[in-house]
Amino acid sequence: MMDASKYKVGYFPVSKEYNKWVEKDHIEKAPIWCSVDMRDGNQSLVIPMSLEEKLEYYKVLLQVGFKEIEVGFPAASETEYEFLRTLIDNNMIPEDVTVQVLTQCREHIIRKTFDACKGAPSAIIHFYNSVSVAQREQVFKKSKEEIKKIAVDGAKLVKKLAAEYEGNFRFEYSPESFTGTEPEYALEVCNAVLDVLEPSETNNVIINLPVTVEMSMPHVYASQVEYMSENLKYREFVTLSLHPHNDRGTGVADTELALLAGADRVEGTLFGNGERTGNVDIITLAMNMYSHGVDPKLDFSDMPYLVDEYEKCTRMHVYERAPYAGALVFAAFSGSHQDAIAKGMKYRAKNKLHQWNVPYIPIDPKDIGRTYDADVIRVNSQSGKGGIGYLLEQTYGYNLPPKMREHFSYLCKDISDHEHKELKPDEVLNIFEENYLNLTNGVTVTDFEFMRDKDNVKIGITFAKDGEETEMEAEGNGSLNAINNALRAYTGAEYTLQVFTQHSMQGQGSQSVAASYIGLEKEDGSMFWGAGTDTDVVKANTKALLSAYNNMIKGGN
Ligand SMILES: CC(=O)SCCNC(=O)CCNC(=O)[C@H](O)C(C)(C)COP(=O)(O)OP(=O)(O)OC[C@H]1O[C@@H](n2cnc3c(N)ncnc32)[C@H](O)[C@@H]1OP(=O)(O)O
Ligand SMILES: CC(C)C(=O)C(=O)O
Repeated sequence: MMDASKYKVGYFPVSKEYNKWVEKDHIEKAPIWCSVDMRDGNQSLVIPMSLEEKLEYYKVLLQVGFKEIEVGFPAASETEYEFLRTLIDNNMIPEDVTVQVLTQCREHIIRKTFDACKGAPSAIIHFYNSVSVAQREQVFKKSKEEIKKIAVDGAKLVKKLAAEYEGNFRFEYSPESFTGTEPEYALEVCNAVLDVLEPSETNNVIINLPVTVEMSMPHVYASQVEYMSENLKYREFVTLSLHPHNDRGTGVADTELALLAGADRVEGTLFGNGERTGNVDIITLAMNMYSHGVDPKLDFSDMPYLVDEYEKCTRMHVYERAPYAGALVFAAFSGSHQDAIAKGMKYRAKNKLHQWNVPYIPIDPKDIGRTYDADVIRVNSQSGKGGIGYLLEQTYGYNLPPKMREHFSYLCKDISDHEHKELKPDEVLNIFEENYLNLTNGVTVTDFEFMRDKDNVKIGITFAKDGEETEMEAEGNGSLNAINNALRAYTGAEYTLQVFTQHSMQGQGSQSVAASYIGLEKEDGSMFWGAGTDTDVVKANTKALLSAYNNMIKGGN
């Protein structure tokens, strides 16, 4: 049995005056991004990345456009240490990029970190200690003063070593487990650290407020961040950074609200990899801004490539429904969604719209390297005529009349339902071809000739069935009418030619091909459909008519 009494609120809301962020309704500019894929992401992997994998992943992060990258925890392992040395010794840190490393506030670990970073053209030394109630009581078993001293001593040592070691260093401090800490105490520790580091115009210090474990709803964190932003000393020389995790599934919301609350910088990972439920997903954050017209200053124009690289290097899998990046996030299987999307896409093309507002598709899939054909309209038993018809038209050029679309869509849905599978576009085409197009499984025409007589058309036509040919003559007010009259006379069938449409299909070789669609209605109201294609319009009509008739005599598709 679950027992909720085992749990209580373990976080510390700030006074209600710190809620000015509520008045803002969108993020106006991209924050400073810092990727922590290669540290927080890496430390949470079943098998942390090898040196080669880290090098490959580092290049991907540079391609995306990160200017700050936490590349590792050099004191953790030989691989982590060597990775730093490889970057520095081989001049692999571009001029506009700063690498960042993490260290505990323990002397030998800080020293090892500086050894790894020696000679770095630009590096952030990120030191942390946990300040939360739970960790003070259970892990460190120390008083508030003693915990503050760990941070202050850490700050003194990194400052000293930065002056002694060759290299260009900045500092970042994280009151780890900030979300389980009394905000007044977190502020006291951060200000004590800042007093040691003495931020200035030339010495900008990063204070990072981690949601080490997500404990509250996002608005509580936002107000805590606003409180810190307003009360931190040296604020103009401090970059206020966020580092949300996702335990309650609201890491993105935490970050967005905290940015409204005054934060300047975000640490996160691609696809939200990281401890437990992950770090905040930078792709979602950046693309959310993008979808509001804000340039995120990161390049996600080739998302499929990023997914491949990520899966290869981390051995993780991008969830099919991961925002923006998942395989299914632009896919619509369900009829009403497909119908609206198909109409929206047509409306967009017809009105030559620049602004994107297609129903159900929050951004243009093409912006991030996805396609409309393969990604958007997908066919299964939940699909409808709007979507299936659109797919057939967009992919293969067949624009069926509305009632025929409906008939065709039920055919596709039934097959998908009974075979219990998705139908790929080529399977949808096959169903169309096998059931409607140029059918010869019954009556065929082997020859015909027209003669014009004032308003009437006369036809001499040869029908064939089961190898037996029959010549007929008939007339009508047009060529199709004449052929139809000949067919009725030949077969004796009772029906009405109820629907006839036709269009040209471009792009099939050098000649334009005509596509015709015919619906025959029997007395009982049942409809039978056929389609015909030919470079000769009359032949296309004839094939459509015979296809519909052949469907009628076999009792339907
Ligand atoms: C929230 C985060 O993600 S923080 C980053 C976490 N990442 C990692 O830990 C990955 C890399 N870490 C490692 O490889 C190892 O932990 C190492 C090499 C850094 C240290 O390993 P070890 O020396 O074996 O120590 P371990 O990690 O178990 O630390 C435990 C000790 O460090 C203390 N400690 C832990 N964190 C800190 C800190 N930030 N500052 C000061 N002391 C700390 C603990 O209180 C404990 O002290 P004790 O020995 O008095 O009991
Ligand atoms: C070291 C800090 C920033 C951290 O990773 C966390 O608290 O999650």
